[in-house]
Amino acid sequence: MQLVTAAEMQKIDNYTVETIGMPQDVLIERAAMAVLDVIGAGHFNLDHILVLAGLGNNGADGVAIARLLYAQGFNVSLQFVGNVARAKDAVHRQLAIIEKYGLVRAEKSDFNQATLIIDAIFGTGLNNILPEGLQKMIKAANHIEKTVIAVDTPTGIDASTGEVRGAALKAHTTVTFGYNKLGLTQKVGGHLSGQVVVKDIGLLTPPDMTFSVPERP
Ligand SMILES: NC(=O)C1=CN([C@@H]2O[C@H](COP(=O)(O)OP(=O)(O)OC[C@H]3O[C@@H](n4cnc5c(N)ncnc54)[C@H](O)[C@@H]3O)[C@@H](O)[C@H]2O)[C@H](O)CC1
Ligand SMILES: [K+]
Repeated sequence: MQLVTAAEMQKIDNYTVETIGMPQDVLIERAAMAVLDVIGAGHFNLDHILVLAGLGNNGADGVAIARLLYAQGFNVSLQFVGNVARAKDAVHRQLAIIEKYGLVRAEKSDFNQATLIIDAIFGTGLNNILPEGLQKMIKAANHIEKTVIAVDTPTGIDASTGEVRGAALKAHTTVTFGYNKLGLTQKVGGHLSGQVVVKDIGLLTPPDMTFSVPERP
């Protein structure tokens, strides 16, 4: 299986969007649908699903996941981490859509009430130590041992190295897109990611792409 670093994944993402012309929102929708497939195929308690969303494209995936669940009639809460005013355009586009669906963002959520948490806070864009407030929140969430499905990577795990950036949200399952990430196979990331499921979302790899880690059988 081919493993990729965060930078390699970003190169593939950019190639698919900018050279091939696949709209970013199509990739986000497919990423969200892939996560719903995994939720549906597992034995998760779906009584109250809490989606935690960040301000980048990982968060945009999270908003789309919340919408798809809500449209299917699930009891879903969507909680943002960070100031939504500073979110990327893809998040704002998703927020405009959910408004029309009637899905209202939660201002504050009780983690204890959740039967399943979807972690869409940070993905491959993580590039620094997590803010202190988020580290505290993650440590508290780990403490109550809720079942977590991580979107692309568990928040706080460096997708390239598997190291923890201050704190990391322990996942039962990680649904990762296109290729498995090196950081989900080694160091803390190797066990904190839980079961890793790689899903095709229609990404195309540049023909001249070289990978830093050779493909493993
Ligand atoms: N790879 C793909 O083909 C696809 C990826 N998708 C999803 O998008 C994320 C990656 O999105 P990106 O916007 O690049 O990054 P993040 O959402 O992980 O992070 C957002 C943003 O936050 C800033 N940031 C990074 N680290 C920190 C920090 N420690 N503290 C504060 N702020 C931080 C930085 O500016 C980041 O850009 C990928 O994982 C997938 O889930 C697409 O949806 C589908 C295609
Ligand atoms: K995540």
